[in-house]
Amino acid sequence: MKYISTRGNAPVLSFEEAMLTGLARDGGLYLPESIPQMSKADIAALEGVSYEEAAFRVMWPFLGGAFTEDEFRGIIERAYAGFAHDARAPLVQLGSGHFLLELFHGPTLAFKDFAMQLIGQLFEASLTRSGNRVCIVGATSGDTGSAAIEAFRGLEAVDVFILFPHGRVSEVQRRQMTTPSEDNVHALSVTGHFDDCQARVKDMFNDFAFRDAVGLAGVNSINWARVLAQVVYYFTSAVSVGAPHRSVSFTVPTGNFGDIFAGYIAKRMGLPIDRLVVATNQNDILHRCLSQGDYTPDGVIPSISPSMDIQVSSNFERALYYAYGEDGNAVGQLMDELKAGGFKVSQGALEALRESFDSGNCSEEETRATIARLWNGTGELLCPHSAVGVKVAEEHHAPGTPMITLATAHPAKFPDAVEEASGLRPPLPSHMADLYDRSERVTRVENDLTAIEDIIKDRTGH
Ligand SMILES: Cc1ncc(COP(=O)(O)O)c(C=O)c1O
Ligand SMILES: N[C@@H](CCOP(=O)(O)O)C(=O)O
Repeated sequence: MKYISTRGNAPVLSFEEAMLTGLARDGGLYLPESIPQMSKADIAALEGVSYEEAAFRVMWPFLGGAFTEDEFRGIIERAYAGFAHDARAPLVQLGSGHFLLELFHGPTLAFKDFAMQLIGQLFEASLTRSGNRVCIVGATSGDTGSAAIEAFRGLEAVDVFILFPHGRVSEVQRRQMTTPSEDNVHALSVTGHFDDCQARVKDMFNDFAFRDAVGLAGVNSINWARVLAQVVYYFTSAVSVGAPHRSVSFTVPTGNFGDIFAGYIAKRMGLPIDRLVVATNQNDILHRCLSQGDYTPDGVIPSISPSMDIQVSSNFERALYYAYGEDGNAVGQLMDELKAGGFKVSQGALEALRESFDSGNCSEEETRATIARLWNGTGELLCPHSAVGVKVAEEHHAPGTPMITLATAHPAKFPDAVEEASGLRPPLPSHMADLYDRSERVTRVENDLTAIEDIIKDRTGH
């Protein structure tokens, strides 16, 4: 199994190389050169197996022999051992044919743990084998950063630097990033918004002298292994509601397009997914693009679902790659246009996207109303991101096809917004009960590439 760049101009890599490389050297994102297929019988056989066994069966064909079967099984076991729910990703029924996939039972209470706990183990196994050291730099709107720090803190061969937008993450998210005491963890609070943080991370990857000197690695969904780990729960949840004998639809609270893109990969592997519904908050560039074909960012507006306050949606590039018939040059041109302000999707590519994706948006008021309605009506307390998903799912739910909405974070990560909407302040689980008493360690930095690179070089001795 080989991995190629969405822009068609970077070295072809193995799974392990792509995982450790992060952004391709032509600025693109790595994808498998072909997508392994699961037959109807393979999918049906997932019924009743453990999450870990399903994870092994779904991901193994993508690894191309990077690890032995026993090594990979051990990696998966360790990755999910710390989850607070035996099912790992339990499914709860919300209404007739509408299900909620709870993805927040990992150690940092967001869906990011599914991938980050796994790649923490993959990195450790790979770096122990090679004796190499890496410097992970990540951008976060709140959840990726806390999950990455949890997965990599204290690891001998790794430094982890996380850039988050100053004042634009919830207090719980910030404290999850600033309170770990391990020396290899560095939280950087950047003036600006998430798109600025992500742009600086990509700038660092495109600064080859810096990249090679510090041994840069990425754990944002730039990293293919992040996306791959998220494919698994599409299979487990779909099988629980009747796949492969019936089609299933998913609604996904969306920002950087990594999670829903994992669903698209599941569909291409053979899972009978009818619709993949992109649910956005008021930062609805993806909804506007899928409805009108125009991708022109017009500024990020802070919302009560801050992890989705994103306008430059990194993984949309991967979807465009397929929509443009796997033409790397066309994708490269679109990304150049985006740097200059925005781009228009061709009619053919828009039709290709619409074969799989629908979209909808949700205002702040609608988000609060959905949290209140679900709490009062079903007893399910949603985080604001999941509420965006539920509201959009209800608008797209076709009778006869089960709809699964992804619940991407625990409500306790956003206590102010949830309390305002529902009247209930969700408590933190016991392993985080003293979060507000722990001391914080954070570096304030301007949105300036040189300033950020200097901090990283200084702290890593380069
Ligand atoms: C809680 C939550 N929901 C939804 C999203 C959006 O996911 P994605 O960026 O994969 O589209 C994020 C951020 O990634 C998140 O942290
Ligand atoms: N919402 C994310 C943004 C980064 O997304 P990623 O999937 O590319 O890491 C966050 O919480 O940081």
